[in-house]
Amino acid sequence: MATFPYPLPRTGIGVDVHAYAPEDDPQPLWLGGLHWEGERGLAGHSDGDPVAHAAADALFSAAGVGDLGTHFGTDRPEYAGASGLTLLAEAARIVRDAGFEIGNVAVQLIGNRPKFTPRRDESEAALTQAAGAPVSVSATTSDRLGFTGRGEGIAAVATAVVVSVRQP
Ligand SMILES: Nc1ccn([C@@H]2O[C@H](COP(=O)(O)O)[C@@H](O)[C@H]2O)c(=O)n1
Ligand SMILES: C[C@@]1(CO)OP(=O)(O)OP(=O)(O)OC[C@H]1O
Repeated sequence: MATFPYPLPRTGIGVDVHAYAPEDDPQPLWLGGLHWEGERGLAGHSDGDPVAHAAADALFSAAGVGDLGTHFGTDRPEYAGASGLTLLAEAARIVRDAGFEIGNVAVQLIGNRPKFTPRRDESEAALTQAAGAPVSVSATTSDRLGFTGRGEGIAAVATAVVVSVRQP
């Protein structure tokens, strides 16, 4: 592999999907680090926030330090009900401890509801504070196709850029 006298950026990818919680076990909806009053919640071991989880996974991927399951497995009782913002902040800490600085994280959620755009700024501010680096969030439907289109759950995909801050 070629070596360079300066660090090159590394990209990462993360995808997360959560199904809606069953009607006989309703949950609050946490999405993009925000609570969405009156919206049907998602099932999960943690708070089930696919936007925050995809962002965290993209950071792990960019740094090459495993993935969400490596660091926050469902066998870890301390992460039961954990906030996506807490997991994202912890992921950013792990990536920095591994010798990287974070350029940015971009996330897109895929789902019919909630209408995300009116709270985009609020969500981006919460996620950016958690990561200590810029996090942007966009949203799309899947044009009524697939599991998101049928309203069975919400998906998110994220990319991240990190740069090594260790001497080569
Ligand atoms: N949950 C969502 C989904 C979409 N949006 C916004 O609507 C625009 C159009 O979405 P299409 O899937 O019909 O292309 C999209 O670009 C978002 O701005 C949203 O806010 N929340
Ligand atoms: C976050 C963890 C751990 O609480 O649980 P879930 O909320 O189920 O989320 P998922 O995206 O399936 O990732 C696995 C786990 O690491």
